[in-house]
Amino acid sequence: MGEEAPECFLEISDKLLPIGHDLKPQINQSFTFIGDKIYAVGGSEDTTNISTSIKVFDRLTGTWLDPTVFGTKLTLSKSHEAILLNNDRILILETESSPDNCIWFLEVDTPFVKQKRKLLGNEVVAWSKGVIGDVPKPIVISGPSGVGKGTLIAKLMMEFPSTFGFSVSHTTRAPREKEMNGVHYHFTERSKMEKDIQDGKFLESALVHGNLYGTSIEAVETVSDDEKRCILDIDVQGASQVRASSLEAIFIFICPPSNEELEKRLRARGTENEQQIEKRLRNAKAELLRGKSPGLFDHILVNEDLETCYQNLKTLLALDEHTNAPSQQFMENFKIPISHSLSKVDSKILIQCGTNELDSSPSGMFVLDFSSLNGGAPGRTRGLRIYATD
Ligand SMILES: Nc1nc2c(ncn2[C@@H]2O[C@H](COP(=O)(O)OP(=O)(O)O)[C@@H](O)[C@H]2O)c(=O)[nH]1
Ligand SMILES: Nc1ncnc2c1ncn2[C@@H]1O[C@H](COP(=O)(O)OP(=O)(O)O)[C@@H](O)[C@H]1O
Repeated sequence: MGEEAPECFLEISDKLLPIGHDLKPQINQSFTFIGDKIYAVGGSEDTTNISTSIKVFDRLTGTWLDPTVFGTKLTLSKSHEAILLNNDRILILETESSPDNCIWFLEVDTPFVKQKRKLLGNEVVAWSKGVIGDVPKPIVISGPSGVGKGTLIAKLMMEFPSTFGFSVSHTTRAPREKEMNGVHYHFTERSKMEKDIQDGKFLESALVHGNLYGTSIEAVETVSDDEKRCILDIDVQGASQVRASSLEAIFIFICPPSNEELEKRLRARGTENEQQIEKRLRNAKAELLRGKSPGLFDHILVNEDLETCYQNLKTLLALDEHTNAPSQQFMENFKIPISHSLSKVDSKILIQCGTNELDSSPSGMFVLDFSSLNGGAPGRTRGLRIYATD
């Protein structure tokens, strides 16, 4: 619920900023004006205790709102700058911060935020960490139980250990004999997982064969942060949720050569009891229909002969293998010093860094180009480019 309206307004660069007895001017607090709303980020009465709080002032009702905040929250450093981008997100640049922690986005009206706002009926904002460069698109692999998804993924990971990384899902099902917690799955309690889903920590989740399964945002992002290509082994319901999310992925559906062969493989694997096998075979029918229906999957592979299917999978993945990683050396040295000025030109931010005799921060002009952003809350915002100009 909103708080009492501020008593008076302070004029800053032709904008009216609300202040009152409940809002003293704070250190390291930024205000961004978007339509009838003002987004106040951070703030502290002294420099030792900077908060990451976000408050939204509604100029129509004259009240302060406490929004629900999604995404990985940043830790604000001593000072930051807020720049409005496209009226749907605020770029937060942290000065004196490490290169992998200096660019953040506060989404205020992106499709993700709109969807959550509608769902909760409350003011919503979402953090997303900005990442320089791209990683190759994640790969979503789906198919009925026993078709060979795990076998194909294991082969890929074995042959290319530094290229691919597995998104370790959470599940409420019991571990199988050789499964390890944190490697094959994060085995978890249902109530804990339901709470985490409610708190926006999952990219997708679904009830499959009577158990809850889900991909946490961190599961995908830690693989991408390692600059590996992420592989998700998820069911068709999860695949369709990922399709609707901000994660751009390649969707591959694996089919069995026949229902009889699927049953044979499932029984031969010997990991389920009769009742579970029957349930999985019943569900396979609907999964195959959904998998083959147009629009959801980009590619369908039939896993008849394992080696042939594996070769076909590799051929598919080689088609769009590209990364646009920044120069490691450049990023190691990059930091926005306290002494700097910013200007926005189209889809670029020009950062003029002054010299600082106390440290080795860079000086000169840098360009932060956000013309081809991808991803976003609840995960990372990728596709940023940064370069120095002469
Ligand atoms: N939606 C969703 N499905 C998952 C996830 N992890 C695994 N699954 C799917 O859950 C189903 C059952 O997986 P599992 O119990 O390991 O059995 P298996 O398919 O026979 O290997 C499979 O279709 C998996 O693709 C997840 O994070 N999200
Ligand atoms: N092309 C294939 N031909 C014969 N058996 C296969 C083939 N692919 C996988 N298998 C076997 O089928 C069983 C199920 O494979 P698995 O990878 O566990 O399936 P999923 O992960 O899709 O449930 C395993 O015992 C595996 O060794």
